[in-house]
Amino acid sequence: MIRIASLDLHRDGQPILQDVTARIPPTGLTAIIGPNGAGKSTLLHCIAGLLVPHAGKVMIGDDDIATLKPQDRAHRVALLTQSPAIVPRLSVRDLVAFGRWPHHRGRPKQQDHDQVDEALALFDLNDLEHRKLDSLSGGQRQRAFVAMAYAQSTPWMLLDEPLAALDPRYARDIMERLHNLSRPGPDSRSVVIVLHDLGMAARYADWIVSLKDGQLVHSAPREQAMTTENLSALFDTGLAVQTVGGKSIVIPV
Ligand SMILES: Nc1ncnc2c1ncn2[C@@H]1O[C@H](COP(=O)(O)OP(=O)(O)OP(=O)(O)O)[C@@H](O)[C@H]1O
Repeated sequence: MIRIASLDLHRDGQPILQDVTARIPPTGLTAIIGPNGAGKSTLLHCIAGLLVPHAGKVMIGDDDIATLKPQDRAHRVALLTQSPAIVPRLSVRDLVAFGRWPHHRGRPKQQDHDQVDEALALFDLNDLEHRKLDSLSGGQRQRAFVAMAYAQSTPWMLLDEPLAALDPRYARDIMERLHNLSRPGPDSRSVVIVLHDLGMAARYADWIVSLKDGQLVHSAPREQAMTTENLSALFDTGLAVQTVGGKSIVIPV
């Protein structure tokens, strides 16, 4: 379980997060949703321990993330940021292998190579593994970064807008895979995703954390948080949640 308690964070004198208290269950897929500028990425960085709030704390299990050493954090959470820096001449395989660094610190073992193979296969990157990052499309590169986060083998995967450059097939594909990974089981991962695509959130999220103007609106099961009334109020525009073929969809109205 992640417990976020009374987080306050300001920048240039402006409040960015205000008294945010929420929890994220360990099992399943959590979507962080809200309007542009609501503080979603900031919250994700606080959860990962990369931004230190001015007040409040984030507990991962029994540990305050702020008290963990960087190498211990790297075994607990993998964070994929919105615009990760790229080294253009790096191959896809080498990028994914970076995810293993906290485990081998420069001396990869067979187990590390196996994990890279698994990540490449899981995110459909086998055909691209020797391609350089600067030769890939935005969507292909994005999949490689998600695979890198996966290869880090942490119990928590935190992903900021991983669908941004993906076409509908790959967006759905990645969400299916992340959703499957987050099902209970021996290799289960807890997945937390900042998502703008409300249709994907409605379809795949189990839990919703919603923010508006730096404040928490909901930290609740998807069915409770993603209603027509709640989403329309959150985004200040008409949005309807409907059921088609047994699945939830969100449409502008
Ligand atoms: N480095 C920074 N310096 C000053 N203000 C910042 C900085 N980074 C973010 N902000 C501000 O903090 C607020 C929250 O930004 P954040 O990126 O967390 O929002 P978000 O909900 O993820 O937005 P989006 O949906 O547009 O990605 C915004 O008003 C933004 O302008």
